[in-house]
Amino acid sequence: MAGEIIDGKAFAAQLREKVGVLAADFAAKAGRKAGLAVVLVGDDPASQVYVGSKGKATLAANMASFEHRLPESTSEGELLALVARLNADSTVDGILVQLPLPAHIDEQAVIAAIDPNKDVDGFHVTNAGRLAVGQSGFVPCTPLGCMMLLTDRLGDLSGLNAVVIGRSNIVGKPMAQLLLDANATVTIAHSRTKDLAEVVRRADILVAAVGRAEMVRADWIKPGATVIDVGINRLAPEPGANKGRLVGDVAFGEAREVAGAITPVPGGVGPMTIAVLLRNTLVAAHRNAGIALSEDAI
Ligand SMILES: NC(=O)C1=CN([C@@H]2O[C@H](COP(=O)(O)OP(=O)(O)OC[C@H]3O[C@@H](n4cnc5c(N)ncnc54)[C@H](OP(=O)(O)O)[C@@H]3O)[C@@H](O)[C@H]2O)C=CC1
Ligand SMILES: Nc1nc(=O)c2c([nH]1)NC[C@@H]1CN(c3ccc(C(=O)N[C@@H](CCC(=O)O)C(=O)O)cc3)C=[N+]21
Repeated sequence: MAGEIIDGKAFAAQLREKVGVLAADFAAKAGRKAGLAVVLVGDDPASQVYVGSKGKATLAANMASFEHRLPESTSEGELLALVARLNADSTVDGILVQLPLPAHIDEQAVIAAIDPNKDVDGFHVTNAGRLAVGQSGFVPCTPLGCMMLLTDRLGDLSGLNAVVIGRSNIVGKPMAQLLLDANATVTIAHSRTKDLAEVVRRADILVAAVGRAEMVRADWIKPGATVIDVGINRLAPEPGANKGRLVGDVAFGEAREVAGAITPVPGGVGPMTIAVLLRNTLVAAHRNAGIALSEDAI
């Protein structure tokens, strides 16, 4: 029996709807809209798409969107000066500097320069540290979005075996922390893990955040497991097509026959990332304006 498809796109639309209502309420109370500044350096096509869809979603959620598109040649100093201006700008509640940055710019230095209270990506070491020690702070959007999908489907994760493939600072590590905080038993796998398929077979919950097209096969998956596919991989274009299909890290078609539930790519985790970015911006705006918002409201 084929597993259920976890419709991240629909879930994200509901979350954006809720955020939009609360953002309109915020604007009425604060006398200004919650503001999200997105900075894009260079002209990477994928980043252009993401920045464009983030801007549209921000406006649709009754927030102000400030886009800064800088040339590839922008120096680290110029970028840091812009971040400083955004930190000081009281109409900007959230700051996102689109990654990756051009090689001549130190990403960690730029992330470190963002005011942690405006770091709606949750990448700043202060927010990573808060997450690690159980304090309230910004959680990276993709892992938080994955967690929303998991708790919506499974409720209490206590005692479940979770495997995260990937240990990046922006997905794998915070994802593992959130699963641990939800009382799952967590294994973090990576490129040095021995017998990866064997490790994955033990998972009641699998989160794949690797960046290798359809690496995870059906026979890696425990029957009935919940599979969250974070991977975004563009295949080579079919003859005559101008761009290839997007697929995840999991061989979706075959895996779905074994899994209890699985997210599709596209239409799964990606839209959640954007919806949670708006949610984090709304939380930042309330904090900056000193207006109460119960965080479990969204
Ligand atoms: N949908 C969304 O919103 C988002 C999607 N993504 C996607 O998620 C994927 C992961 O991105 P990101 O978190 O930045 O990951 P990174 O590219 O930073 O790291 C990849 C991770 O996968 C591990 N890995 C690589 N090859 C293997 C292998 N053969 N077996 C097991 N583990 C392996 C690496 O191990 P090691 O540490 O040993 O090198 C590393 O931990 C990408 O496809 C990215 O596009 C990312 C962000 C948001
Ligand atoms: N500072 C920073 N923060 C990020 O959150 C960040 C980043 N940099 N750099 C790049 C990654 C990637 N990312 C995605 C966002 C949305 C989709 C998304 O909406 N994907 C759609 C498909 C979109 C398409 O058609 O290409 C889907 O999966 O259904 C995907 C990927 C955020 N990232």
